[in-house]
Amino acid sequence: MSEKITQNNGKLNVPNNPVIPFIEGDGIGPDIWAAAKKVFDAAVEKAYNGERKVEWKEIFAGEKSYNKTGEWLPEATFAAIREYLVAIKGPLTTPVGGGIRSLNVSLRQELDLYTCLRPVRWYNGVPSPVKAPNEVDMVIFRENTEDIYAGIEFEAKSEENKKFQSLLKENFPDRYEQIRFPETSGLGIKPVSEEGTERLVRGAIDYAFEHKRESVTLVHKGNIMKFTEGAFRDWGYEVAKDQYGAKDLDGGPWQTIEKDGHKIIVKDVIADAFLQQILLRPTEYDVVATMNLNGDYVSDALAAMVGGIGIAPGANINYDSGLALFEATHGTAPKYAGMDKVNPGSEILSGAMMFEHIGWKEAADAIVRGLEGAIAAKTVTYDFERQMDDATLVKCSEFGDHIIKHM
Ligand SMILES: NC(=O)C1=CN([C@@H]2O[C@H](COP(=O)(O)OP(=O)(O)OC[C@H]3O[C@@H](n4cnc5c(N)ncnc54)[C@H](OP(=O)(O)O)[C@@H]3O)[C@@H](O)[C@H]2O)C=CC1
Ligand SMILES: O=C(O)CCC(=O)C(=O)O
Ligand SMILES: [Mg+2]
Repeated sequence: MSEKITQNNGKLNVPNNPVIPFIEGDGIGPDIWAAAKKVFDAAVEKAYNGERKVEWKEIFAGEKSYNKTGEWLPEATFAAIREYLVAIKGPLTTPVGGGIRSLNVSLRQELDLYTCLRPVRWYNGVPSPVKAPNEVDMVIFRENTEDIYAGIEFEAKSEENKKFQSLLKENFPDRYEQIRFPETSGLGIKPVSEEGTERLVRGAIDYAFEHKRESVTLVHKGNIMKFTEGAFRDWGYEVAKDQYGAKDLDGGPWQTIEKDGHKIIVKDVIADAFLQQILLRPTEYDVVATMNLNGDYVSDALAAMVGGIGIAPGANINYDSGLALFEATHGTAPKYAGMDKVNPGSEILSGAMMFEHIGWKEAADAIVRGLEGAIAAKTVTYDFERQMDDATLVKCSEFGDHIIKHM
């Protein structure tokens, strides 16, 4: 009999037949979801011989939802994720410029999934543009609810923009003077809070201790945006000091924290320097905590170093409520929609993260083993095949089948 996953005192209770809601997604979503679901079921069967089984429950968002219900993101979808606690999704389309706001961002904000967790590591044999992709092993904690993603924007020349500018002019004339072309400027607001920073950085430090990682790096552009990105850095260090008893390292600002014999360094770096250092000296970075927009850029850049966004997994998590929504890092790649072509690896590894999250480690291991086997056999999708010698090009669905074969 299928049951719900629940949480008591911060601990997940996972039945043997949990109901897990899924959103298929737009564009390449149906292709990668079909391949991924088959892999997930095979991994669970392989790991537990029929003792455990997921009951997948489809919930709707994006184009499929709109065509069915006239709504892009129905309330029932939020309600199901709240009810079942753990869910997984494919990518959803967001048009550039006017039109609907990002459904992905709405899900994260509405459910307060404040951490976007994106681990980045290299799998043996995956083609990479860098010399030593094996040196890349980072875990990104991207703040997921604040920053310019709050969506507080004023379109250039609109009545709202004029009203907002007159408020500025009246109350903050010096700031207003800094707008070079006020008549034609669009404006945006970037909220970054102490609470938002604190809960994200706490998650990153806890993760670093739990997984015996060496450092947590706060990535920011605080030299320019002093009261948002700079404050993120300062609040981050404060969390380490006030809540974990961090001590200054060589007079600060870097710090060390020791717990149960394990030591981590808490440090910071300015975002542009970080982006060049990950190419030159990736071993200097381990767990990374950063704001929403930086995290978006950083996660695609790091993914490229280890084989591309075709195998970059992720999760949106609220560590307090226990809500977790797993999803690939990439988008809907519309030009490949319905072609059974793209790499389902990101969605599949997001599923492995999900199994790990619910304590089904054997199923997660089976997925990773299968993926490594398929790559070692060089039976890969177009994104890898075009960069590998003597590889066999396979379709999205076939890659899933090869993963199952190698479990
Ligand atoms: N979380 C989400 O749901 C996200 C949604 N989006 C949305 O997706 C839409 C498209 O965005 P876009 O900027 O084109 O970014 P995409 O990530 O969808 O695609 C960009 C490129 O990345 C490569 N790529 C993406 N997915 C895969 C895959 N599974 N396997 C192999 N290669 C892949 C392809 O490269 P190549 O051309 O070299 O083959 C593709 O052209 C937008 O509406 C955007 O808002 C974007 C990001 C996240
Ligand atoms: O919601 C979107 O359209 C983009 C989201 C995105 O780029 C991401 O989550 O990395
Ligand atoms: Mg992105």
